[in-house]
Amino acid sequence: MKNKSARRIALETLISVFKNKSYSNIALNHALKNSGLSSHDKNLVTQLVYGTIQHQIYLDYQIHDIFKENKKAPWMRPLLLMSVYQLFFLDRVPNHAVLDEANLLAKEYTKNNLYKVVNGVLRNVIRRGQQKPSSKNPVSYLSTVYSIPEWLVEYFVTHFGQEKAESILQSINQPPQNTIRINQKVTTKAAVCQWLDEQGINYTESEISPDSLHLSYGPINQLELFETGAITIQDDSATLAAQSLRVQPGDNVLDACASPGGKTIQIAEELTTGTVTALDIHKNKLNLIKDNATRLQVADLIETQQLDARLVSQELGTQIYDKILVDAPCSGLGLLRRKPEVKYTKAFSDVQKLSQIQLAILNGVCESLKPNGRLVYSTCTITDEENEQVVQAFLAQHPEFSLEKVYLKADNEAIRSGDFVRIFPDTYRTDGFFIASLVKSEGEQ
Ligand SMILES: C[S@@+](CC[C@H](N)C(=O)[O-])C[C@H]1O[C@@H](n2cnc3c(N)ncnc32)[C@H](O)[C@@H]1O
Repeated sequence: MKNKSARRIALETLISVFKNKSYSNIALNHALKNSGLSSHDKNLVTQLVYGTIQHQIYLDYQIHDIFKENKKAPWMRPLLLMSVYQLFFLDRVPNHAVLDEANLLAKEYTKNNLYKVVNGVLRNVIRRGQQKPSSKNPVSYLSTVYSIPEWLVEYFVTHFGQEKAESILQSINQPPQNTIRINQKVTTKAAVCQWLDEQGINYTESEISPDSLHLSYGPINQLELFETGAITIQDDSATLAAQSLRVQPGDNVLDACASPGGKTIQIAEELTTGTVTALDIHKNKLNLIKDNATRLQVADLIETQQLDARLVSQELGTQIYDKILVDAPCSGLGLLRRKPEVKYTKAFSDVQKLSQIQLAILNGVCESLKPNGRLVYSTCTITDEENEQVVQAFLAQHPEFSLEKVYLKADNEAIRSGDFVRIFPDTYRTDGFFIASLVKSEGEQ
């Protein structure tokens, strides 16, 4: 069978994200896995998929007056948006090539004349050039220019000020970095750097985590080092949560919201005689932890269990863990570069609902921590409601806990906010992230 072209794979992925509400990163991994594409073409697919979703509101604006969506042809809008993305955001693709490719793809999807609609719309877009939205209403202007829903623009401006908000908006439409974390149990940073040099893969050091590197190469999961478990894919901001637990080799650690296991594995890498118990509310997600732990050679240090973390002390008992990590379910607004579709599906009501669940999870696990134990709370979002406010509400209900300054392997004032770590996605082009570190007093129970 003839292999599909890069643009056909990108289009299929976009259709799946738009129509089936699939996560872009999962849909993309799935599409690329057995595609037979070269790494150059895989990079192109990745760029087309992320770029189109990232700029969706802006791209829709470019065709809103000349295209009416056809429910019977759900491939048309994604194809148009992907083509307009190439016209206005990718310098290296000439207009006629975008037009020819779009015609070919349209003919693969339809036997009738619908391809002419695609052709007509794109010719129109090319002829009139980029349409500037009106700046009369600043919120709606920023929303269209940066493809961010209006409520989120308003939230950013209100909470972080105009300048910071614009800097965040600008940065989250950049492609995400290709970041790896080195598995210290299997290899060393020097050995990984030497291997990358031999392969001609460029890399730079992370500014915030000594265990992380940013690679010039996209499909990291195709690298031999990935297959052997020497490296894993993890944003450098996300590595800081497990680092801040300061795990000792014999610790019993609870990872209360663990799947897919990025931080569980990081914790296990620090253990010799201890164990990490990894919970997730969804049973089917436990396999992801097991698969990742096997690849990274730490499966024997991890126990997985399906459990709602709100029921931990009730179900697992009190005072049993030396350290607990609550890497809570959250709105994911720090991950917009990696999961750009999240910005279109979340509303402020989600932020409020999630903050209640987050507090309930902290309440559910806290009795299971030993006196003097450490409880780290983290999220990959940047809303106060899910971060500082959850921690303050928890502390108000639990005088036996106190805040400590988050431990960082490589200290960096730019990501600290008082005792917390609070990383904005524009500071180092990492994911947005939040960490609080809490200690339980000795006198408790
Ligand atoms: C932010 S993700 C965790 C990411 C993970 N710590 C890692 O580093 O790979 C949050 C996880 O919490 C799980 N979850 C949501 N509600 C939960 C609950 N009440 N109890 C336990 N797990 C929950 C979700 O299924 C999801 O896998």
